[in-house]
Amino acid sequence: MTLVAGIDSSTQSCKVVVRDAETGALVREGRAPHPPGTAVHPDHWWTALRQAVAEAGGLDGVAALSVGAQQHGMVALDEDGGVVREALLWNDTRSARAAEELITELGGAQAWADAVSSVPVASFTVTKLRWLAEHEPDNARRTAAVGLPHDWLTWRLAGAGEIGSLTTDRGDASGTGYWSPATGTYRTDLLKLALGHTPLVPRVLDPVGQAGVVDGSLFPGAESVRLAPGTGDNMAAALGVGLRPGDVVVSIGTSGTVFACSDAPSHDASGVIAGFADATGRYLPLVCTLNAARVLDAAAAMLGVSVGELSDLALQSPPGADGLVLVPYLEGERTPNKPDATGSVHGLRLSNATPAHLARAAVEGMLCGLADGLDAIGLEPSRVLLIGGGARSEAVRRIAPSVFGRPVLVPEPGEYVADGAARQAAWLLAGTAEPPAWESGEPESYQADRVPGLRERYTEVAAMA
Ligand SMILES: Nc1ncnc2c1ncn2[C@@H]1O[C@H](COP(=O)(O)OP(=O)(O)O)[C@@H](O)[C@H]1O
Ligand SMILES: O=C(CO)[C@@H](O)[C@H](O)COP(=O)(O)O
Repeated sequence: MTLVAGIDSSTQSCKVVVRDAETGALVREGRAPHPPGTAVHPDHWWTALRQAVAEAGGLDGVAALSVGAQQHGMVALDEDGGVVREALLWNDTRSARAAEELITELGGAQAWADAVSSVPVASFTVTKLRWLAEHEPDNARRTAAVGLPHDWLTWRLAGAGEIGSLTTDRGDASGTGYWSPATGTYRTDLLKLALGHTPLVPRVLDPVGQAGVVDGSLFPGAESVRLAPGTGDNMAAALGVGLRPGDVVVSIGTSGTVFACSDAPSHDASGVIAGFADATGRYLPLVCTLNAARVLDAAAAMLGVSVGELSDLALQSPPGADGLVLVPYLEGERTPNKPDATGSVHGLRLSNATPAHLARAAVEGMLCGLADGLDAIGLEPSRVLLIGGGARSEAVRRIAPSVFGRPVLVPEPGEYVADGAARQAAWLLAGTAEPPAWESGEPESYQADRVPGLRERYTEVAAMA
């Protein structure tokens, strides 16, 4: 049996799956946590990756490997390949002002949407580079190369050679703010506009290009493991879940994302839709919120219960939580672009001041933000697929259709980012025009009546944040 490994180095943890390259059957898996915070030294990802691979029984028998990882994080390297400072992650909002400056300097939001298919907010790498130039000029000057989490991990796996050997893929490159999905080229003028000079950037591989070979000294027993290009975690999830035209995926991880596939690049000057590329040569219009699964974690912590108990509580409350509304902007927000906003609870009365109502309001508030994303994507979807850690919550699965106003399909709980990376690795081995078709189980269908007035109440209250 030929094996492939897929890695998901996401915000909260690193997950590894080892699968049969031909059928996609799961053979073994592992995981390891990442430290909290919105600025993390990349060495922590490397440590977690090695731990997770060890927990998955190493790379024995693995013929190809691919890394999917959280998008956008700024990994600044000096000319010897040393890490210049902690990476600023996608959910670090310190570069919000830098984003505004850059938009003005290029001539407005439409100019960015035309240039790179997205209007930058604090999440985008380009804004983090501007922040670096303004706040840490010495570090900015030392920055000889800039990459993303998956680029850096892939480079480390290949033995961390010269910085000139860094590679990336079109999916992750499209989240930088200095690579155009429409032309497939870097906009070095925008890099220079942000940082003041033009650092080296990773070579963008084709969807089935090879990034190198895993350094044999890293994992005893692993021989000639080919490295696929890797990609951003959302692009990997699209591959993992088998995204089809007409599908919309709602992913509830640390971030909440709503995305679809498209044959043409998008150029949304409102900034709501990020016009990403995908990992197959197509496009992946995507809406992202900063507040998703961790809203559930926070609500559970406030109520002194586990996330499982939070789910039970939420399902005890009537739909709409008798008018209690929780706006979940716990980390500021990206969509809508309110980096300094905070969360809030509205409509509190004696009659709804119960743990069950608060639990329901947390689930509904988080889902309302994603429902806005679904509307913005502007498709009449044939299927809405719910994935990510938050989709393991029964309350989320049962309440989502009542907020979205449409049925929701929940694939078997799994690590779809790591699975998508594994599928990309299998694609590299197969060398076919399309990724290999892997068997997948039937998703479970959830239906519920739309809750009257819920979205309207949420919209009114969220506008005040
Ligand atoms: N049964 C569950 N109910 C609610 N939340 C859950 C459940 N299982 C996992 N989660 C949440 O999912 C999140 C992790 O999801 P994941 O998709 O792995 O995130 P990321 O990829 O961003 O690291 C955590 O915040 C965790 O609390
Ligand atoms: O910023 C985005 C997408 O634009 C996020 O989706 C990150 O890619 C982080 O993903 P998770 O860790 O939440 O999966």
